[in-house]
Amino acid sequence: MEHSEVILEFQQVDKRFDDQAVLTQLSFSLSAGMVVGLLGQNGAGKSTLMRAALGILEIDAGNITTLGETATDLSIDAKAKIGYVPQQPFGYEGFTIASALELHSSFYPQWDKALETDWLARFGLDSKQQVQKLSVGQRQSLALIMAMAYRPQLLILDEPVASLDPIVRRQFMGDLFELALESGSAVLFSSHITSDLERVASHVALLKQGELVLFKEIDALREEVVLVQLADNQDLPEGLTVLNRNQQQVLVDNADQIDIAGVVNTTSLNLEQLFMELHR
Ligand SMILES: Nc1ncnc2c1ncn2[C@@H]1O[C@H](COP(=O)(O)OP(=O)(O)OP(=O)(O)O)[C@@H](O)[C@H]1O
Repeated sequence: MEHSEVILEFQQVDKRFDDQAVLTQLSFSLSAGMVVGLLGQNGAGKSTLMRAALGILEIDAGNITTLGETATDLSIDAKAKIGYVPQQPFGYEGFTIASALELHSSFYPQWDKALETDWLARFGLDSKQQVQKLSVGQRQSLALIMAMAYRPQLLILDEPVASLDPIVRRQFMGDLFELALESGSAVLFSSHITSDLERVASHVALLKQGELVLFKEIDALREEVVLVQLADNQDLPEGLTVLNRNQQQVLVDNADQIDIAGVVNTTSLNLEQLFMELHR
């Protein structure tokens, strides 16, 4: 996969709310074709990071470049190439699904009507239905269609699938990945469902109290991040990056860099186990 065109870049971003540091020296970037799953505890700063990328929120230090422009100063052109689903969508009360989509799509010249129809069917939405009568999951589905039927270059989804049932979720997540690859878009989504993230994301970004502790290709995770069990009085081999430590148990990064097999006892982890170990 080629990751050439940078679509979103954070450079040493700091954000505080009053006395609380919410993002600290945050740096990473997304290129076309990347689907980045953002993982972190409640309050870790995921929504803040996303809102900053959209320029909805001012940062205190550093730079955010979104589609080549400063995030807080996006042109109309750039905005039309971004899709965003906030954690709690949104309005359109008094509209039917069809009329809401008609109004919404009028803002986007690139709107793909066939894609809209296709996704309405997939989500099982009846376009004659009133928006205010939709369930939470159905609203979320509509918000997703509204954010992606114009094939945005950058798609930012804040827990987009939390209210979707497993069948719709599984299908949506797979399609999301495909659409991104096909359209040369980049996707940044947050989710607490690690199995989804493992299945569809190309990369994982792990946020802990506003700091990016890990940013990696999913495929590299298992080899590079492992749990080391040290024997009594045994030192940790040099060259490893310690992510968390509980007495003799050490969660380390860069395990592939040195030959630790036979030297220390290691366990490989899935994403959920890794998350638990990081926050122990
Ligand atoms: N407008 C605001 N004013 C003050 N503090 C805020 C504001 N928005 C967010 N915060 C604080 O910033 C921190 C990060 O919040 P954020 O919503 O980014 O977390 P999150 O990782 O998205 O959490 P969750 O998984 O619960 O959605 C929290 O401690 C929150 O209380």
